[in-house]
Amino acid sequence: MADDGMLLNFELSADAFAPKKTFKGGSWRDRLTAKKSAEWGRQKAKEREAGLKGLIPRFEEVQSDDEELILPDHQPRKRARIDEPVLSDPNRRHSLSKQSSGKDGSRRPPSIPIGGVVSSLFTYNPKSATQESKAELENDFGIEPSNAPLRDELATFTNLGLSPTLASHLLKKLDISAPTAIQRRAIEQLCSADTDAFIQAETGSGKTLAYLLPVVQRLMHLSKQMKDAGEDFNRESGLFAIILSPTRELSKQISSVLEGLLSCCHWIVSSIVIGGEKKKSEKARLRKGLNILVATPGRLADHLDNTEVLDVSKVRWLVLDEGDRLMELGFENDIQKIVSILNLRRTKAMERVLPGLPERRNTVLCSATLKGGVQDLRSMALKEPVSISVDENEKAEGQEAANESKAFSAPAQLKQSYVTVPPKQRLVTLVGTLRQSFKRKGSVMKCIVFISCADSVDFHFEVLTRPSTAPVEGRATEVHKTADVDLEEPSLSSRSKKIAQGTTISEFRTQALATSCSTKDNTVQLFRLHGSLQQSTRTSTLLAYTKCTEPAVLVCTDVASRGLDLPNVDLVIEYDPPFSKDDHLHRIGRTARAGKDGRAMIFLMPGCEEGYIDVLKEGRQRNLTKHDADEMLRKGFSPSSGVTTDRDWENRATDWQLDVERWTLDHPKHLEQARRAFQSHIRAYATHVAAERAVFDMRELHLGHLAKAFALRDKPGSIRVPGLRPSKDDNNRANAARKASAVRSSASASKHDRPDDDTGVQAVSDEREGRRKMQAKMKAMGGASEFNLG
Ligand SMILES: Nc1ncnc2c1ncn2[C@@H]1O[C@H](COP(=O)(O)OP(=O)(O)OP(=O)(O)O)[C@@H](O)[C@H]1O
Repeated sequence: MADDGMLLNFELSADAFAPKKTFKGGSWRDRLTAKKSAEWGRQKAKEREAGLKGLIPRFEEVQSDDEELILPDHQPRKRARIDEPVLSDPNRRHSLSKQSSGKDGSRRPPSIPIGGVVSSLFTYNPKSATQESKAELENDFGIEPSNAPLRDELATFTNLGLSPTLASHLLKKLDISAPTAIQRRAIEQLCSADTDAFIQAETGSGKTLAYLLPVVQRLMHLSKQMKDAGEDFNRESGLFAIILSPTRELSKQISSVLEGLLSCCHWIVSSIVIGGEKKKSEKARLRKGLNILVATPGRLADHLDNTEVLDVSKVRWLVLDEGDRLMELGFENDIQKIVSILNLRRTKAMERVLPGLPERRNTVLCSATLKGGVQDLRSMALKEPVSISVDENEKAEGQEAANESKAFSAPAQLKQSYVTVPPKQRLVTLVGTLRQSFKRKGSVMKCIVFISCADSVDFHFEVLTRPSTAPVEGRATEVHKTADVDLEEPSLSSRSKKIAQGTTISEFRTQALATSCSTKDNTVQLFRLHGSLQQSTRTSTLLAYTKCTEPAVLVCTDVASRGLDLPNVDLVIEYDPPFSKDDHLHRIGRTARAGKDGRAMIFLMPGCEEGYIDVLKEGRQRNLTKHDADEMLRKGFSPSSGVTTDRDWENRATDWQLDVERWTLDHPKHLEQARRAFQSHIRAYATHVAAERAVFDMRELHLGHLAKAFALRDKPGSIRVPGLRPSKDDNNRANAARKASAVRSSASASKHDRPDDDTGVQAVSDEREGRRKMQAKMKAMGGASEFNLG
């Protein structure tokens, strides 16, 4: 066919018209090799010429199985693509080029790292299937707090049988004027009758005082009777009550409430044995004598075996607080042992009638639910118990039916919401949510963010306290200003400066400025807490968080979900979903306590996780609100000036995310921490209770996208961080105890962060099942085996 002279619009490479080299001589094999080698050389030249200039990592360096890879059809090599929105959007180009400028303003290639894939936050995201239903947003006017003190004029402590001294002490020293519904029931019952009791009530309803007040009241009565009879009541009069709780934190909390009460009757002496200090000093305290003992089960069982001076022959009350947790943590055997020793050592002293005290030992069990082995505990430790709970008569008008009142549910006044967030946007949405929450000074003072495992807590702590100006090794200093967030660096010592600059990670640092969500006008402090920290660190961190007068965020595992009474928590964020519905209720129960307001928000991923919305709607929940990631990002990343182009917040969010990814890549320690957090997170995800596995389905996780929420650009299968974190107490005794506690707790379904046992060893207790599933999934991804949930 004749050439018609038209030049078609084909894009041709520079070497398209270069004469093709022919190879002569040698064998046909030699000629073929030479030809292939020349072809390879041409291909390389084409790649260089394609203007990639370092923007795109070489194939050998790319590790992703994402959909965000382009496979050029003319050759088999994979090549990573920078997502269109980053390069094609002029705003993004501008933003990238700004970031690529050194201090002197000279252009240099954007710091897209060798060895990873940069994907856009805003493409390829799954969409939420849940329709926003305004019907969900019910009018919350008129919702009565369900755990508040009673307003009935007749419901006074003195009317319930407490002495005027104790009642006025409650008012003057503890600012408590009226009992809550559960306190009314419990005081009525336990002050007069001598029976075992099972107390069940919602979070924040004052269960601690519900069992402490009758004990203190009756001991005060005894001491008065003794005084009238010319006898002294003092610490040597005998040990009358033992209170067991599952964790050291809780025991300390109970002990401090008790001491507060006893300050009006200083002759009644309490003490605490929870481990974490030398047994010798605990023994010395026991030797001095005491009337009320707060303890953890393992430590008490130990003392009953080894401390002769501990006389339990007069014990009239045994209180088992947080019964469900006691069972979950595998204290069944210890409790069984304690109960049988108390029975054995019951002597004539017990038979002597002491005025005002029960004639036989009364056991009181407190638990939010009857599930998780609490029934077993009830049958083992209680005899014909009376059930004490809040019944229908005490509920405000319009609340649920009687059968629901028995169910464990969230406080009625608690405002719950959920936000659907695609996996890639999780981290940046968390930051957006925190920024939004702390934007207005004073609107939120205390917030708790629940995360599934210790490694992930540590990673998020580092990310959220990362300095806004990060010197980068081997590069000019990169200045990243997050627009409306103008931070003042606090004065730092040289060591903490080093830590703040991201060159080192301190195992001991548990408080820092939350640079990611602080503003010039509202600085936010960040705290971290998990079971792998030293006991002393945990205690001081909780104290510092409680006493912090600035706005504060606590990122923690479920170690802080049960029983802890952290004052004035306004907002609870469940960044990682809870491992069971009960865990969820305990977590959100850290806010809206004793009739106060509170908000709780849970992050759910679009897809099967949205099935959890039905769980959120269960019980008396009425004011459930839906949010989406865009909304939180817009609120959190829009400049405070309000001068913004339509989707400026997308650029700001992307800038923030890219900056964190670079920071992670630039510091090997942070990279390892991020990878470890990712691995542990996935293993934890595999351990949801069986009933909820359809909602939190491992097979539905998009690991590549999820990696971005850990600032990682790796192919998930290549993420392998060997070994568990270094043990805090790496000696033989600790290892032996760890093994023992792992065996003890193997029956439990959800022990992701065993907060304590009496040896202080944080047990890596959970989930053979999770490990098995995770191993299968990671094998499919390329293999990784070691995690840490603690
Ligand atoms: N009658 C009362 N009036 C006002 N505040 C009270 C009253 N009783 C207890 N509180 C306060 O309520 C808060 C919650 O009490 P407590 O920790 O005993 O609740 P709880 O029912 O044990 O909660 P959880 O189930 O979460 O352990 C505490 O700060 C306590 O001081």
